[in-house]
Amino acid sequence: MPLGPDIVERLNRGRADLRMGVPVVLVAGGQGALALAAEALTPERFIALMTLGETVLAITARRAETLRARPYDGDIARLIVPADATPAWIAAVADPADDLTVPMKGPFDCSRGDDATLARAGVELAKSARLLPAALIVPVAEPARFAARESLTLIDWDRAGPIMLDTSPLHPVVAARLPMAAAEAGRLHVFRPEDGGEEHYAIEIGQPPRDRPVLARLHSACFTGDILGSLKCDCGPQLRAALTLMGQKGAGILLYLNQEGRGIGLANKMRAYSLQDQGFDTVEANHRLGFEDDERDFRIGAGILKRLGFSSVRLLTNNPAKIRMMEAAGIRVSERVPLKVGRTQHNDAYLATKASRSGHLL
Ligand SMILES: Nc1nc2c(ncn2[C@@H]2O[C@H](COP(=O)(O)OP(=O)(O)OP(=O)(O)O)[C@@H](O)[C@H]2O)c(=O)[nH]1
Ligand SMILES: [Zn+2]
Repeated sequence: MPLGPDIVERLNRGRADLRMGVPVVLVAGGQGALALAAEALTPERFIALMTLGETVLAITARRAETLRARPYDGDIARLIVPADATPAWIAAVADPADDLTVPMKGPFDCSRGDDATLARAGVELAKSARLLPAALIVPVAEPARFAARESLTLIDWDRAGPIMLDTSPLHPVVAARLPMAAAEAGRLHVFRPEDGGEEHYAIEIGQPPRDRPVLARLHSACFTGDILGSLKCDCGPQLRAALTLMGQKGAGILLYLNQEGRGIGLANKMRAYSLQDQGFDTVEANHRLGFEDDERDFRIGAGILKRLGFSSVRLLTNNPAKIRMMEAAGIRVSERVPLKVGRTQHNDAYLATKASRSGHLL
């Protein structure tokens, strides 16, 4: 059995490299390119990259919309990096933090024609590493030799691309008794994905029968709300109310999914909060950063429920999209149980936005 990394392991190594500011070499359709996350760029690497050839900064169409750049490639745009560009230029394009103080960025010269697969791959990989969705891309000849010479991770995107579309299989690691204030008969299960990504947790309360719909909550991690008691959202009160209800009923299952910030990670969520302080709502802030409204993958939740033996749920939620996604992933939602707690003067507008723009039921 070979000891070296397989394609899934290479992908995850690539994510770690991007987070450290190390480039990766991507190959697809016989072409090769170096990809570097814009957010983690150092001045030294920038100089080294620019000497290799024509560099583009690949961003999402969402970010391009704010910058008034042309997304010729549909979901992404490839901005040609001018010869006199600096790392500060890259940062200003990738990060919307100073959009309002420096409103006229550009005009941008965008690449069109030829294949955008590797640029798209760079953006996808940066995003999945919970970085800003922006990557510097420069073509390299003989990519395998280049990667070996520079000790860089080489990723065959023809094989990795389809893997990125799937959720990584999750495996149970351990489960143990966990008495909680809300429910003494608690049990915490830890699930670990094969791709080295975030672990997710299931908190089982009582011994819910597997052949009947279980009272369930799919909770997305919210460090600010769950732990710090932030008044900007309703997550903390929802978490506690769900556990309390399950404790009172004597049975239930709460999935704690590590998809902070609707899947964009805490750093990006805080960037979104900063934009919200500049007057943008929660959806606009995500778009200006280059993300979609909601980047979560609810197939993970459905997968854990199935692993635990459940096939139908009474789902505690106000979000109709969660119900649709559960059903699409093969979990029957026999009933929606509303979960309306934690409204404050600070999150009133946030909850109203979720209702008007994301279809949440108030
Ligand atoms: N990107 C972003 N994420 C946010 C913001 N406010 C809260 N979140 C995240 O949103 C998620 C909240 O998820 P849930 O509690 O499942 O809420 P929901 O999808 O509205 O659905 P229900 O609560 O089930 O009705 C958490 O991951 C929070 O970290 C924000 O302004 N921007
Ligand atoms: Zn929250």
